[in-house]
Amino acid sequence: MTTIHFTKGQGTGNDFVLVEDPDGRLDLDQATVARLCDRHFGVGADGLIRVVRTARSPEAAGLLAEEPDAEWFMDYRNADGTLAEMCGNGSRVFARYLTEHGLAAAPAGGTLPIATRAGVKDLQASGDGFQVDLGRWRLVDGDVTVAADRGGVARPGLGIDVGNPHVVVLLPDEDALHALHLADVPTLDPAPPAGANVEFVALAHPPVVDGIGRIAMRVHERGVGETLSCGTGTAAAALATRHWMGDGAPDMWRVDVPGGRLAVRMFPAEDGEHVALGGPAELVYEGDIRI
Ligand SMILES: N[C@@H](CCC[C@H](N)C(=O)O)C(=O)O
Repeated sequence: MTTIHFTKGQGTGNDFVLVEDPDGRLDLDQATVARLCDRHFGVGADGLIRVVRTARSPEAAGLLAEEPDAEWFMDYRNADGTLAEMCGNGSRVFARYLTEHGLAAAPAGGTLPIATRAGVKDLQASGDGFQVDLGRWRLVDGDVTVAADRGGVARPGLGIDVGNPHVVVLLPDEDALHALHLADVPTLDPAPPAGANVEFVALAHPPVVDGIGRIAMRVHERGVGETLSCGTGTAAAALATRHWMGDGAPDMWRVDVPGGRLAVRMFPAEDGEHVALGGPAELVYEGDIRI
C-alpha cells in the first residue's frame, strides 16, 4: 500500500482528483486511477489530473520545442482510468492548482501555457476563474446517429473535435432535455473509433440576447457517464448550434449545464478560428488516501 496526497477540485461541478507528481515518479495505472475516482471506494471524481513537469513526462516533453514556457503537463485520465486528450474544466482547475500552490505565477493580464495531450493551451485569469483557448476546432466528416434514453428516438448527431471527440445532438426544447434518461451510454452509429463525449442541447428562449447565443446542455462523458458539466463539451455544443443556426449566428455563447454556467467564444487567430471557454475553478479540499 502507498499513501497518495491529493487535492480535490471542481469547475461547474465537473470534479477532479489532482495528484502532484512534479518529477514523474508515480506509476498510476488504469485500475489505480479508477479506484481513486470511485465515489464509494476512493475519493470520487469525474477524472484524475496528474500534475507533472512537462520535461519529466516522456509523452509531453516534445511539446517544449513548440512552447518552452509550458512547464507543466496536465496528465488527464477519465474516471474509468482511460486517457483523454483534453479537459476544458480540468484545465481551469489545473491553472488554479498551479497558481495556488506557487508552481506558476498567476497570469494577471498574461497567459499561462499548459501542456496537454491535445497540445499547448493558453489560460488567462478571468472573473472568478480562468479562460482557456482550446485552439482550432473541426467538424468531423460523416453522419452519426445517436440513440439514448432507453428506447427513445434515435437522433442525428454532429461530430466536433475540439482536441477531444464530441457528438452533439439537438433536442426540440428544454423539457425534452430535462426528461432525458442518461444513465446508459448512448449508442453511436457508426461508432467513432476512439469513442466520443455526447452532448444534448436545447435552445433557451429567446435563443439570442444582446448578440449572445444561449443554450442548455447535458452530457454523457466518454469514460465517465453523465456529469454535471463538460467544458470541451460546451464548446462543441456552442459550435454545433452556431453551425445549425447558419449565417448571422453569434460567436459568443452562454451555456447552462446542470453544474452552472460557462462562456464560449469563437474568434479568428493566425492559424484559423479558435474556440475559448471561460468559467470558475475551485480547489475544495485535500487529503491523503492509502491505495
Ligand atoms: N470533462 C472534461 C472532458 C474530460 C475528457 C472526456 N471525458 C474525454 O474522454 O474526452 C471537460 O471539461 O472538457
